[in-house]
Amino acid sequence: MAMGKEYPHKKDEMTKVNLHFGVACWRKGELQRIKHKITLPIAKAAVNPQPEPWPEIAGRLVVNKWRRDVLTVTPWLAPIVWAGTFDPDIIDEAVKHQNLTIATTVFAVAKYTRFLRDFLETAEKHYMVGLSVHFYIFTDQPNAVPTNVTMAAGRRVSVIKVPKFSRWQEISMRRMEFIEKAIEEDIRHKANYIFCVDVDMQFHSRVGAEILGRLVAVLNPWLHKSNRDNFSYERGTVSTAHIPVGKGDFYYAGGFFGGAVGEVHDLVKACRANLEADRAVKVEARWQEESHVNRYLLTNKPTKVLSPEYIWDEELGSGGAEIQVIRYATVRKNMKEVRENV
Ligand SMILES: CC(=O)N[C@H]1[C@@H](OP(=O)(O)OP(=O)(O)OC[C@H]2O[C@@H](n3ccc(=O)[nH]c3=O)[C@H](O)[C@@H]2O)O[C@H](CO)[C@H](O)[C@@H]1O
Ligand SMILES: [Mn+2]
Repeated sequence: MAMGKEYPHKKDEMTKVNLHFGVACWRKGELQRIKHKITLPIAKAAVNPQPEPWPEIAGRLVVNKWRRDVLTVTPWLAPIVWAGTFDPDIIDEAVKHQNLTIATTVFAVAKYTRFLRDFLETAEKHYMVGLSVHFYIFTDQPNAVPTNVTMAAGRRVSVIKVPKFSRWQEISMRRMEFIEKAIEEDIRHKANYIFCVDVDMQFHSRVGAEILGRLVAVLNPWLHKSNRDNFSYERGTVSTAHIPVGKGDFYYAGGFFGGAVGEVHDLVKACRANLEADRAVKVEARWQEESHVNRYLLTNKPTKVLSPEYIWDEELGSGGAEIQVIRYATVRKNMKEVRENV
């Protein structure tokens, strides 16, 4: 076949492949294998396929590049949200007319009140901008909640007083029961979605309506590349948070979960009950309520998973090439100084 005329590709789009094969035949009274090599012209695109650009919808590009370097869908077909997998403008346009209210709970107990100002100020810049957000601040010191942070229209803060427990682990775990109660008494009448986040964090970039879903969890930035058997699940069989080796999907962070109010109520209620069951037999799961959240999400699969962009830790530096943007990140803190116990 003459190249060029009959072949549909241009010359610079072509490359060559070598095919090696063996033929068995009788030679000198024994069966021998004769090696053959032939060289064939082939389109470069067939050897090294390039990703197709995303389609244009209504005249605009949906996403300018897609992600082939990371997992973008779970085995149960929930999206995993990374930069480049969504178009913020299309998402904002889609939710604009839905009149949504997003409750957001944050605990600032004992010395953690110091994180509130930066949390709120950066949230005003990057978190659910343009949407109604109702922050619920749970604290033992209502007077320490900054009152002069400028909030955009439709956004507000409520303060709920909670007791101070003596151990940081206890403060962290007990969040489940206070969130459960607040949903039952107030939030379920007022909000469509609820997100429950750590306070020792700052927003650095957009965290918007792309995170909305029925049950949403975030990949823990320390373990998102680990093998499931290295996940720091609770392995002791006495705890109700126990996940055996060989089981588990991802290791989710305790510092950011959420979803539709009813779904999150089910989650915090189940975790609160399991924390109480553990307390009754005097066990505490390895990572407190984070272990229980992971156990719950093994049975109740999240409908949307957020990449570690959404709960980064500055101790990990800027991350690998797959971390293209850091949206919400832990503030470096001196544990000895801020925690009640070490
Ligand atoms: C980013 C992330 O996924 N963090 C999780 C991780 O530890 P962290 O090391 O991030 O825990 P942490 O010290 O931030 O405590 C969790 C949260 O509890 C609150 N707090 C804690 C101590 C205190 O004295 N006052 C106070 O208000 C505060 O809202 C804080 O953000 O594991 C914890 C359980 O072991 C929790 O699941 C955290 O959510
Ligand atoms: Mn934290």
